[in-house]
Amino acid sequence: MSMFWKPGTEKPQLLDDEEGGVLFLSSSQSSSSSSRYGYASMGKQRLPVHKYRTEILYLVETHATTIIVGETGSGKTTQIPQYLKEAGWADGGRAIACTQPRRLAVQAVASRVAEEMGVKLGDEVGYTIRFEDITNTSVTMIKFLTDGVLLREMMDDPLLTKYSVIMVDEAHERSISTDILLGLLKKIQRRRPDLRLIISSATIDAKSISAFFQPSKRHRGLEGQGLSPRKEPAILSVEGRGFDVRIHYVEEPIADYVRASVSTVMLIHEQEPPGDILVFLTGQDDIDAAAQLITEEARTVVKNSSGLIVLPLYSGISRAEQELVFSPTPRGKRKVVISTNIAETSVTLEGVVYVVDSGFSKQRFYNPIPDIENLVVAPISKASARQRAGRAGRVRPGKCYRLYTEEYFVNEMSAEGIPEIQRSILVSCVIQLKALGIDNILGFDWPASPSPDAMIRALEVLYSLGVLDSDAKLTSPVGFQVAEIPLDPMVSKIILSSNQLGCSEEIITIAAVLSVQSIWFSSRGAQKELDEAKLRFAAAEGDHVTFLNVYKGFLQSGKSSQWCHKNFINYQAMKKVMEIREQLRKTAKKLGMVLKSCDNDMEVVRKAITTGFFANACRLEAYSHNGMYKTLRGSQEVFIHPSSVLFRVNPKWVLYYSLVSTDRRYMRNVITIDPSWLTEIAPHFYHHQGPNPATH
Ligand SMILES: Nc1ncnc2c1ncn2[C@@H]1O[C@H](COP(=O)(O)OP(=O)(O)OP(=O)(O)O)[C@@H](O)[C@H]1O
Repeated sequence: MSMFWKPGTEKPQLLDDEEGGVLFLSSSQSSSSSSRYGYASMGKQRLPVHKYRTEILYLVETHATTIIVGETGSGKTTQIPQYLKEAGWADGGRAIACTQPRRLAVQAVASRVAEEMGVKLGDEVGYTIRFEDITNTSVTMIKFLTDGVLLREMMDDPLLTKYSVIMVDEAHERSISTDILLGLLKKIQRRRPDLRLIISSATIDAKSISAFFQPSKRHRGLEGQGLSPRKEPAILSVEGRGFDVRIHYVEEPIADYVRASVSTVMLIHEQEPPGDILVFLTGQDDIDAAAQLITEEARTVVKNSSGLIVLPLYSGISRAEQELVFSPTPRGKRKVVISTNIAETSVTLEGVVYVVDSGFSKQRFYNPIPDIENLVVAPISKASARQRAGRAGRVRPGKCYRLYTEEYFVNEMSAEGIPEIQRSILVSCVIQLKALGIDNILGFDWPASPSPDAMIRALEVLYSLGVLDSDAKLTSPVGFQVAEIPLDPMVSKIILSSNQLGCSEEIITIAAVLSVQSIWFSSRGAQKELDEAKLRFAAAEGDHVTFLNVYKGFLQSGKSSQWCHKNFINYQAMKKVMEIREQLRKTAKKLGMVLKSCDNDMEVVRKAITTGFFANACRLEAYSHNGMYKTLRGSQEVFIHPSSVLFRVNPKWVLYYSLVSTDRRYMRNVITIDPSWLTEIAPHFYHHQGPNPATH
């Protein structure tokens, strides 16, 4: 594929500037002593944020909320928590929290800050993500965590009393958890005048966040009394950035962004000086495809192919693969990291000089009326594009190749993405708020209001699960217990039911497997071998029971990595399953469950699954020759996904775990059921709300 590149219109980047051009023209900072890459990582004092240290500390001291906007790489995430600690905000047993929307960023920045401070990760500096807590309550002063984990902490400590300052970083991402957190923190502030909030990002609309945190008339008037800070939020712009990032656009729109990104990587490899390449694609499929094409091209076309190390980066990869991405590039080699948007914010990959931005990411879109959530490949926003470009230029000057035209960037790309809360299923969000005592969810002070239809849908689902009562309050004990388990409420519900049905060991294993991306090792070109390996474990009852067979085999092999390799099973994913399983067993015991195995009685296992997923029941269409099912609720046409062991088997009655839409709506992770279970387990749902399976 031949592509023509055009440098962006050169002009210094201002904070609100949405033009193309050289991003962030600066600065005297690009001359420094030598390092592995010929440029040293900037000393802490040389980061743009350093000049603002006193001002930041003053604003935090005197304002309840401080909004800090500073270019990518200016030092917000790694430096501000350290300034706060040095200024005494972590004295007296208190801690400073810094939230991130993504687990990868939490781990990466915590490691970096611990390294800068010369402390062991997990002591003064630690992190917590779901199922992984690397902190020590008595000594951790700076804690990085996902915004979702901070919400969970509120269930035990609603006013978050152990934190003196909470920094909500990368707030522009507007994940569901960030939005809930912002609403709740605003409430907490009224009860805790000593708490300080920092909202930070490179690409946030500071004015609208500031408007959200303006005190209402009712709560004004307390300022200046005693030690109360000012309630009006302060806004600080951190000017300047590390190194130049030169932006290039394609001259003409391109048709195939995977092939175009491969050509761009090869072009950089042939023509540009040393430096790693970070490519942003959308998901595992196109990342694997691009990795394969780059490896092939490097072998056949480029003479110095031995210099390329191609590494994928998406949420399902193993810890070992993740470590390779962050480890230094061997001398004489060039790493090509091909990533989803998990590396879009906060992350510094030290060797990266070149960024290739496809202009797309996978995004959720939920439509509450047919109740369908689609994961679709959609254009990114300008804010994302700027974050992606900002992954270059962190330790030396860089270049960003955008696989879209400058005209498109300037005139058509939206400034910011749609907040996740306005395009997702809200079941987990509703139960969390309920567990925190927020009863009037529609009246909650949202930074962006979710759709009432999606809310109602979520309330209906929770009511049908027996988690909420007819007054929309959490039921006792089921509702409170479901809220306590850090999983999707439907999965939490099946764990609870397994207690009565005597199959909790099996259901906890299934829940752990459903929490990892995939336990199968998918490798391009080896689909046939993978399918054959699956057949060795395939159970006629479906995927969940197949997972149990894999788990049993793994234990019998002595948890062997060779066994996994031979059977196309992802060893790292299985290790994660073991870890999650242990965590879930602890939670279950805390809830008073007695863990029991049903010894191969797969009927009770399927019944337990039905107690959470009865709403996902489907029936094979009577005269369907192409495997078409219809959902009992809503009569949607759905098909069994080719990755399921029931693909082409097409049993009459099934339940699915999730739906994905591509050319068709596919059910993933499917089990067979007996339709009489539906009226037995969920009579309220099938007698009053939906079609009665008995009449089919
Ligand atoms: N792991 C690392 N290795 C080398 N340098 C790093 C690392 N992490 C951070 N840095 C240096 O510190 C700088 C500031 O990083 P930091 O994450 O604090 O910036 P930021 O303003 O929060 O950026 P962003 O908005 O992109 O998250 C980087 O540009 C880089 O120079």
